[in-house]
Amino acid sequence: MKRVGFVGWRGMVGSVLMERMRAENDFKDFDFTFFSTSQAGQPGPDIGQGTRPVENAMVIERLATMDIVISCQGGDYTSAVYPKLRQTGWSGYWIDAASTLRMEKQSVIILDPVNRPVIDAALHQGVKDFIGGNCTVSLMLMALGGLFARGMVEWLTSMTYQAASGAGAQNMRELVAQMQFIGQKAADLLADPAASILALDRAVSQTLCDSGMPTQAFGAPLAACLIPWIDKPMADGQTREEWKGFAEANKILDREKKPIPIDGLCVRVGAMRCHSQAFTVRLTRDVPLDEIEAMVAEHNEWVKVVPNDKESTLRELTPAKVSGTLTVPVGRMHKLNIGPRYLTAFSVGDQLLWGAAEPLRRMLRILHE
Ligand SMILES: NC(=O)C1=CN([C@@H]2O[C@H](COP(=O)(O)OP(=O)(O)OC[C@H]3O[C@@H](n4cnc5c(N)ncnc54)[C@H](OP(=O)(O)O)[C@@H]3O)[C@@H](O)[C@H]2O)C=CC1
Ligand SMILES: N[C@@H](CC(=O)OP(=O)(O)O)C(=O)O
Repeated sequence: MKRVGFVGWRGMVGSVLMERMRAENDFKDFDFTFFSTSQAGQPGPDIGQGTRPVENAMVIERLATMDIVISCQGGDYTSAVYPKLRQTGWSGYWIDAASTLRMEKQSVIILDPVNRPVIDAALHQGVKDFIGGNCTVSLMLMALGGLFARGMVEWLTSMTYQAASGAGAQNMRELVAQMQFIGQKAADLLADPAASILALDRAVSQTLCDSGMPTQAFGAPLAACLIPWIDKPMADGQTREEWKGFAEANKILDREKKPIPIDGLCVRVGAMRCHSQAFTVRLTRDVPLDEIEAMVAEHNEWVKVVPNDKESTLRELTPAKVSGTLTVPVGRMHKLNIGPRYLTAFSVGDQLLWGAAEPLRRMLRILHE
């Protein structure tokens, strides 16, 4: 049995990964050791093999005894530990959710329903670093993988509506705290059916600027509002989240030598854990909409084409419906009146599942095959 060291299992992404591995019975096929930077010596989680004490995630010599290390601990941990581990001569597999190693030459970004041949070729060549992609990029490729696979995308823009979870657990808490604060401030006016709507609107607007509004994590109100900026600034006016669209998608698709132009704006909205995206695709040729829908639908078992009508959209194409599931619905598909080669579509996906945990657990399964 391969020995797997699991770091970051207590965090948000790690907990979702643990849930998925329990659900898929993954633990029985590997010999797991749980590591932590803060809980060494505490009893580890029960995965049906009896609990063992948690080990110290900073002890390189112990990590070096593993065949595989899987980390959801974050980029700082990867930067601190990965080079030291490799310097010992360790030649195990490193599977990571953090972005640190994604664009390195020796690593592959994993999203096997989209790039299984790339993963297989890399394994064959002896590649050892397999890194989960950015959540927005992975969800875009799960949604429109069929169009990329058929060479239908000349260029693409993605305008995103990203959930609080992408910014971390504290941010999810802050979003709910902001909602609560607004609800409390507006409670009296809301309870009075005779209160004027403008008074209610004024109360909410004032609350958004109130010094008591919790904004420590986001730096601005998100509830009843939005934030059109995610991550650090890059050159040419992009944010880093927007930069990843082109860089990571083309690496996943093995198109770095002949990249497909991909760009857009990334916006944080008040959803909890589902990222949504509105796409504009310049098609390489004019193909009827029903054929395009078929290409999208047949690409993988999780993508689901939603008919472009109000009832289906409200029922199937919302974070409320998708949250906690692996389904990636794609709807609102139609040709734009700009021209017959311009397609628009809207998609929703759980950013903690396909966007973070799921590609990692699937990579572990691939190593077990
Ligand atoms: N959030 C996201 O959407 C995505 C995140 N990622 C990557 O995954 C990394 C981890 O993200 P995320 O899971 O959100 O990070 P978290 O902050 O939830 O968890 C990271 C670590 O914090 C420590 N920790 C400290 N206090 C607690 C506590 N009370 N409960 C649980 N853990 C605690 C744990 O380490 P210890 O046991 O050592 O104390 C844990 O492994 C990110 O840095 C990023 O690189 C990738 C894709 C998406
Ligand atoms: N940046 C993403 C979440 C994330 O962690 O991305 P990455 O894995 O590329 O750092 C978001 O805010 O929604």
